Amino acid sequence: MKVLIADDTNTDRLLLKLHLAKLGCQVIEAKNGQEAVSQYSAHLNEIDLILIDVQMPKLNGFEAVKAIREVQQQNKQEWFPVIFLSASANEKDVEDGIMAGGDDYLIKPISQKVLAAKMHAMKRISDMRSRLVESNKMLESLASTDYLTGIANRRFFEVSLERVFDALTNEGDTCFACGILDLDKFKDINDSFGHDIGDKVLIDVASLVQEHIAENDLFGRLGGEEFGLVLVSESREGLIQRFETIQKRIEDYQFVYTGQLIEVTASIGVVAVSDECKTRNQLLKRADKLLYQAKTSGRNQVCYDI
Ligand SMILES: Nc1nc2c(ncn2[C@@H]2O[C@H](COP(=O)(O)OP(=O)(O)OP(=O)(O)O)[C@@H](O)[C@H]2O)c(=O)[nH]1
Repeated sequence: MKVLIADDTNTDRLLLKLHLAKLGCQVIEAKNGQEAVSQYSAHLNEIDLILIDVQMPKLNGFEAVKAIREVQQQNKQEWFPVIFLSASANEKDVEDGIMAGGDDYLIKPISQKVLAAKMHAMKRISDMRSRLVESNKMLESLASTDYLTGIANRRFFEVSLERVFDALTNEGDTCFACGILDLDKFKDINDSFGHDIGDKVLIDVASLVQEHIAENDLFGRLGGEEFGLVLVSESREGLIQRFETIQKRIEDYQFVYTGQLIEVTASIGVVAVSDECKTRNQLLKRADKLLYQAKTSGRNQVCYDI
C-alpha cells in the first residue's frame, strides 16, 4: 500500500512513518497542506491512502483534502480513503473533515493497533469499490457490444452517431458521412450453408470492415446483416474512396468455410449532413433509402447523397 502522510510536526510524521513501515507500507511525506496537494498530484493513481493532520500551515488538512479531491475528480482518478489526524476531534471537526472529503478520524497520539485496524477497514472498502467499478465497466461494455461480432451494437452506434456528427461538424473542413452497409442475399447464404456459417460470415465481415476503421470513425452492427458506419476524410473524393474500398474488400475477400467458397457482397447507402438531414433519425432514414436504391439497382454497390 502506498500512503501519503501529511503532518507539519516532524516527530509525529516520523513516528507514523515507522508504524506504516512495520505494516509494510510505502510512504510519501508532506510537511504541510500545500505540499500534500502537490505530492498527490505528482503521484496520481499511485496513492492508496492519505493520512493527514488537521492543523497545518499554508493549507490546513480540510482545505488540502478539498483540493486533493478536486484534482482527483478532474483527473478522473479512482477513489481512495483519507483519514484525518488530530490531537482532538470535536463533533464539528469530524463533520468538517467528512464534508471536506475525508473518511475517518484518528486521535493523536496514534495507537499502532487502531491505525492498523482502520487501514484494514479502509482497504476493505477500497477493494470492494474497485470490484464494483470493474463490474460496472464490464456491464457497460457488454451493453454496448454486439454479442456475435464483438463490435459496437446498435444502441452504442445510435447514441454515438449524433455526438460524433456534432464533433465533426465543429471541426469545419472535415468531410464525413453516415453509411448503412447490408449484406446481399444473406438469407440465401443461411439457407444454402446453414446459420452457423452465416454467423461466421457476419464475424468475418465485421473484422474486414474494422480493418478500415480509423480512430475518428464509427462502426457498429445495427442488427441482422446490417452495419452502420461513419467515415471521415479530408475530401469528398477521399470519402467516396473509403466507402468504395470497403465494399470492394468484401467483394474480393475469399470467404472459405469447411472447404466451401461463399460469394459475399454488400450494398451501402451513404448520406452526409445537410439542412434537411441532420438529426440521427433523418440520417439513418436517408441512408436506408439510399441502401434500398443500391439494392434495387443491382446490389454490390454504394449509393451516395453527399
Ligand atoms: N446467420 C445469421 N443470420 C441472421 C442473423 N440475423 C439475421 N439473420 C438472417 O439474415 C437474413 C436477412 O434476410 P433478408 O432481410 O431477406 O435480406 P437478404 O437475404 O440479405 O436480401 P437483401 O438484403 O435484399 O439483399 C434472414 O434470413 C435472417 O434470418 C444472425 O445473427 N446470424
